[in-house]
Amino acid sequence: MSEQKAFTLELRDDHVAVIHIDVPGESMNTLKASFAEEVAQVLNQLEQQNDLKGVVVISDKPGSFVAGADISMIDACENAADTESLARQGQAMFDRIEALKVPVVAAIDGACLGGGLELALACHHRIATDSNKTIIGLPEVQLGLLPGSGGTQRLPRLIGVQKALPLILTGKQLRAKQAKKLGIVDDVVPASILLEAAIKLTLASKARVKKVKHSWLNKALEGTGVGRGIIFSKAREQAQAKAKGNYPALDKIIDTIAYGADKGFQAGLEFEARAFGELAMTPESKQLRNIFFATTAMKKETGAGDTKPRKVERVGVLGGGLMGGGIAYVTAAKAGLTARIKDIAETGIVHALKYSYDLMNKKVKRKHMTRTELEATMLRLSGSLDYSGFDRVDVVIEAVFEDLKLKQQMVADIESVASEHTIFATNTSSLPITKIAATAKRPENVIGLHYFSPVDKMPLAEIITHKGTSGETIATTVALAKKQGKTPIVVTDGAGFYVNRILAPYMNEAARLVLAGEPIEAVDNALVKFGFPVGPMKLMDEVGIDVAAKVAPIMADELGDRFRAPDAFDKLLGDDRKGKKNKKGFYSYSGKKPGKQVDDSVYGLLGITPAAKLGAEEIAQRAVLLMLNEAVYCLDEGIIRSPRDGDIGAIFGIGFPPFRGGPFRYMDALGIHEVVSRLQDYQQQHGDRYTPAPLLLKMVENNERFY
Ligand SMILES: C[C@H](O)CC(=O)SCCNC(=O)CCNC(=O)[C@H](O)C(C)(C)COP(=O)(O)OP(=O)(O)OC[C@H]1O[C@@H](n2cnc3c(N)ncnc32)[C@H](O)[C@@H]1OP(=O)(O)O
Repeated sequence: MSEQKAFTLELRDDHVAVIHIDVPGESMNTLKASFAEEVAQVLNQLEQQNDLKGVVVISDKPGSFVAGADISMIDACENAADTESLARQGQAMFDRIEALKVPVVAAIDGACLGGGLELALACHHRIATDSNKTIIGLPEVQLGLLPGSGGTQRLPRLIGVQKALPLILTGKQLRAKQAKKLGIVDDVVPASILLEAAIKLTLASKARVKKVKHSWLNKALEGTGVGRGIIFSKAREQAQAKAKGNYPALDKIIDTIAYGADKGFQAGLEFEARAFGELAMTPESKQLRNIFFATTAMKKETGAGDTKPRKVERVGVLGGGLMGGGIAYVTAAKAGLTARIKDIAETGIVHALKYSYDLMNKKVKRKHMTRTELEATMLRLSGSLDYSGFDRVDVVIEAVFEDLKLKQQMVADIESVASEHTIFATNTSSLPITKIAATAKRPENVIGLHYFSPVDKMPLAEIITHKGTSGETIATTVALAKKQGKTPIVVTDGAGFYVNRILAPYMNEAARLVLAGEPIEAVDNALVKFGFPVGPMKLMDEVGIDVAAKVAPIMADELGDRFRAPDAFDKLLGDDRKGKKNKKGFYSYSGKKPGKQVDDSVYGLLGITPAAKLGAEEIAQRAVLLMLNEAVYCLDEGIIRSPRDGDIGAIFGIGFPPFRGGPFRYMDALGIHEVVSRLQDYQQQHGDRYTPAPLLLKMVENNERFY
């Protein structure tokens, strides 16, 4: 019996050859080095056909063209030479496709990413389906890599350097229509006629690589060394401002495209393969690949072992405020479910409906969504001042004020109007789920579902169980959060749950540094340089100083003195400084650059004269070590289930630098011994809040790691 192949060739009567891609036994097509031989055979056969009129490359897996090179294969390489040779192998294969004497058309339905798009770019033309599953892009940068099989050379030549650079530098994934607008695909068609349309195109076109047609201005820019110099130096500046030198792939991408533009296509490919090999060996890429593996594994988990989730069709949302509006939006737009919003005031319902409408209207304007899709989504949203319709909802998500009595009342109300299976998920960020469930008739249905603001953008959801939450409730809530586009982590009940708990000591320490005289921007810049998206003082303004002031004593009472916040909230709130929401915080929200400049009057208010004494590294370590230590407490106490969940929670919930892999991967990289030694050092200098978590000491004794 012959072994099933990933690449097979069909020679049709109309003299068009179709290369079918179908990697056996896998849900997605990816490119592996082991396919080289069979691709070579297919190409040999094609090169020998005399009467060939055209070639179509298509996937036999609906909804998956090619999702790139196999990331596990890249991960398994032990040195730069091995990864470089993988890139070269891909380049050689694609060069042969491009060199075919007849027109070659890539027929794209589903993910066409990384090596998949590089394959399609080597074809003479591309045609894509209008399916939602069709996504087109070069996401290698998100793995700390660059496109290694011709992407850095072919995309700029097809659409121009200025359009290609941002796509490769961000890894942005495009819908078919956007790809057409940029000139990456020739046409967009329904999936049902994809093959037919591709055959038509191959018969009607030429075997010639398309090149970008420049306006005279772009010709002056991209067509001359001086012009390109301007483009690349601006790109370098922007990359440095954004990445603070933490992502080596960015500079390499710019260097590679620049080199190819100056020295020609072949030289560019050489440079690209070498850069790919080097980048694959960087610790940054290794950590980013770990995140890919972690999130892919998490997509399959139910959160409750073998327990199956119940089917969810209708969701009720209590409260139409900022969070409720966002939750209703992700339910209707992302999950495709109906969401019924209940509020005590009509204005609440109107706010929630308008919230969704405004978000989608922006998408329609940017052509990311059609008006019909907007209207269909709006039809899934409804509102009410009473519980009408709630007898049919499968899950209720509560987003009302942080008031225990009110939330317990909501549980009682839902238990009386909804079915015995209806899940009550509370979006509390500070109240214990155990207390909310304490008065419930069916506590097994009560669970926490903590979203982060803004709900439509933040990727994490914390799912909080109390002792009595049933497996079915957990599995159903996890499945719902995933449908809403979230990456959920299941945590157990406790003050701050996981994310806010590790955030609190970090924020407190930043405030302490400021109170000791470090300038606010020095503290924020140090942590941005470390890799966080915003600094802690800026974050405090975003979250609300009043909110932080309310939560801080609760955390300290529940978790002990290491959570005690420095004494400054009274002065700040006495001056009505709540942060961005009332345009009065650590930063100034008036003037030309609102939110960008520190409001110096805050120093006088706090009675300090700022004077920088510490270096950026010292500042970052002071705050970050407390976050790391707290993450270890959370693991030891069973708040999180694994270091992996702790890493993903911190990266997706707080923006812990992805290239460091998350708190646990970072500690492994530093060495547990080193983490303990730094903590003990600070413990002596700054006090007991730095006492290493007992688990860390045990790990040092046993010479253990988290992974
Ligand atoms: C030389 C080149 O330039 C280098 C490269 O091409 S590097 C690779 C670039 N490509 C990427 O980064 C894309 C990575 N993949 C994805 O983003 C997402 O998987 C996707 C958007 C394609 C699909 O997402 P989704 O529908 O949620 O499916 P998801 O569960 O993630 O993936 C389905 C399966 O495909 C696998 N898969 C997808 N892309 C993969 C890849 N590039 N390598 C290895 N496995 C991959 C997943 O591991 C998973 O396998 P499993 O079912 O055995 O666990």
